Amino acid sequence: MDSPLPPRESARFVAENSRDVLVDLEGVRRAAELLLPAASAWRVEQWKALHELNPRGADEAALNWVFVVDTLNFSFWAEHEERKCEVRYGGKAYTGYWALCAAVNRALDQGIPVTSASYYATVTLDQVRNIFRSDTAVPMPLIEERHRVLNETGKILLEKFGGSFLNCIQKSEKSAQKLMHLVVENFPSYRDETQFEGKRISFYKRAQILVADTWSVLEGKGAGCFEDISSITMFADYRLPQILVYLGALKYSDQLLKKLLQGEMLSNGDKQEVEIRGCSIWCVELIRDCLLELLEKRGEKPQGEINSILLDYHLWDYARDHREDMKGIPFHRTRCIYY
Ligand SMILES: Nc1nc2c(c(CN[C@H]3C=C[C@H](O)[C@@H]3O)cn2[C@@H]2O[C@H](COP(=O)(O)O)[C@@H](O)[C@H]2O)c(=O)[nH]1
Repeated sequence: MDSPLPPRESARFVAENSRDVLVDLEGVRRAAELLLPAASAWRVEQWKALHELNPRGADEAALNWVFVVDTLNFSFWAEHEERKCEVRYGGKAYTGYWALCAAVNRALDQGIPVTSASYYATVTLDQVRNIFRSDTAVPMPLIEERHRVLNETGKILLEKFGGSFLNCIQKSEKSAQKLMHLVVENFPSYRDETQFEGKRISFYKRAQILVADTWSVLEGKGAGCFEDISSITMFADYRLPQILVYLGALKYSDQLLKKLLQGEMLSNGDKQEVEIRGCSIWCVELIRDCLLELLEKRGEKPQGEINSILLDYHLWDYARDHREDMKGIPFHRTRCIYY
């Protein structure tokens, strides 16, 4: 089968042919202006300090942590907002993506080598249920799929990369694109691809965030000094579209908005789901371009890279911190292993 359009080109194609989702250029400019004051200070070195659950090191253990977390980095949204999976760790209760990280750290503290491929290649479903157990009555979604993906991914990492994600990184020869393709070609659960208007397209959300988190944990140094890191796009999850609509940079048709407000689910690959994801990626690309333009106009030189990764991370954190303000804006409900 011919290879799909890469994520950035896929996003442009979807945005140009989208019917229920629109990138609003006025909203794009407003979002860029909102982010501008913080943007010039963005630096990849900040990533670890951003969150207490992120690995502190930049060694093989930290890379294996990132690999297993991003292998499971999908579908945390709860059927009912008030009844969520929660993991208590270090005296705090975590939900969503952070519940996953807290569960991994809790297991490691209990001596369970959950980040070692030799362990998760043959981990049982019962063990996975225990590792990712919730401290509420609501379990983490898709626990059976998480078990299947762990076994599949662990076996491949052992067979093809000696059980260490660092070997996979070294094979990429400091190219972000090469690492993304190595991951997608070797690990089936990362193949986030679909069909749109007769074209095969890709978003590769988990493969791209894996490259981004690798770059971040290595602070852009050594094996993580990817010369093409700025070619990685934003990660098409279910939170970023929500914040982009909240900021007015993305607009939904009345019909789609009504559907989402009613909590209707969209299947992975549905036309409207693809339009939401593709337009979100394209929207962030335009916000990034606008940010660079505004900085240029002000004659300001940013301290670090202004790329879609750091823009995504900050928008994602902004969404987490403004959960209450965004209550009226629905996120799209798709249950799948890709995001
Ligand atoms: N676009 C984008 N999507 C991201 C992330 C992250 C966490 N990563 C960074 C965060 C801190 C560290 O700096 C990590 O690097 C998780 N997700 C996605 O969100 C969803 C979970 O949402 P909630 O249910 O609210 O926890 C789910 O699809 C998950 O896959 C990101 O950064 N960008």
